[in-house]
Amino acid sequence: MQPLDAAAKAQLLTHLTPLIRQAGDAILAVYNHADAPEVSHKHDSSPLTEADLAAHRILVAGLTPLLADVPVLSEESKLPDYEVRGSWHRYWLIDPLDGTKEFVNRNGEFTVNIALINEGVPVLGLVYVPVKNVLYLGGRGIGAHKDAGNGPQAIQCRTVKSALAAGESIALVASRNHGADAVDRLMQRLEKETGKPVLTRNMGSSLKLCLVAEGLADLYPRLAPTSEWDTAAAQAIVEAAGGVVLDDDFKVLRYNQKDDILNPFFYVIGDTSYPWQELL
Ligand SMILES: Nc1ncnc2c1ncn2[C@@H]1O[C@H](COP(=O)(O)O)[C@@H](OP(=O)(O)O)[C@H]1O
Ligand SMILES: [Mg+2]
Repeated sequence: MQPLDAAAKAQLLTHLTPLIRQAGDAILAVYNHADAPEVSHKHDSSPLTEADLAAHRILVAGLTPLLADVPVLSEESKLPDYEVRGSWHRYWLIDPLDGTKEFVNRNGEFTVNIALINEGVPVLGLVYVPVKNVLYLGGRGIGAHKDAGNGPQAIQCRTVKSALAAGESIALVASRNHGADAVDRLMQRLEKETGKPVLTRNMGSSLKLCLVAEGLADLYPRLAPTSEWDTAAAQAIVEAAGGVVLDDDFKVLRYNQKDDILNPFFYVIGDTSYPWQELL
């Protein structure tokens, strides 16, 4: 297999950046069409639109020739049996439209996610927000960056100490759709333990992890189900920005380790020196 050093990742990014924007444009074409898109529902009752499928086709066509013998696993493709994919050392893991509910609700908080997984670890990730033309990217050895239209700027997680010193509250990110009660309870516990107000920010899709990566939030507790394609790209960005994504046993979240595609509940942590584990 080809090495995945910083130079190889930089070379991949020259292809991935235009590709993810192209998928985003295809989504926007549906989003901005005068007629509302037709919404069907998958077996897990999550919504599916023609935008998901258009982005899926563009990404699969663009990624397949990029690295020889590296398969593409998409939310919108048939999930291969674990007997097959369990032997993959390296693969692309994509969510062509993460936050379909946000897309249907027209709040703009949906993303296109591309991750490269190597031996179960997300080593490169891109998260693109089509409505805002914002691209987050990151990976081991290349750092984490946000391009809001003026070129990539380095981003990093903040420390709790620096937030409090700046007079800001600890900020917790919550899904608009899932796990609200558990997050409320955790927030109350944090306020009691720290004696300080805790702020909650709502956000759709993998943008929740990106908020931690860019130092606008400190903790994203995901106490509700997700699939591996929902988190892989943004996890690579969070880790490159100095944070971690831990499962409910406080072990680093890994990919392709078991025959179902669901993640355990997890915590996205920006400041790894803060004693979160005593509070969670
Ligand atoms: N019961 C369930 N099982 C697996 N994943 C679920 C789920 N309920 C929600 N999700 C995932 O959570 C994502 C949305 O999270 P949130 O509501 O926090 O933005 C969805 O992404 P998609 O929109 O890509 O399907 C979906 O994959
Ligand atoms: Mg998703």
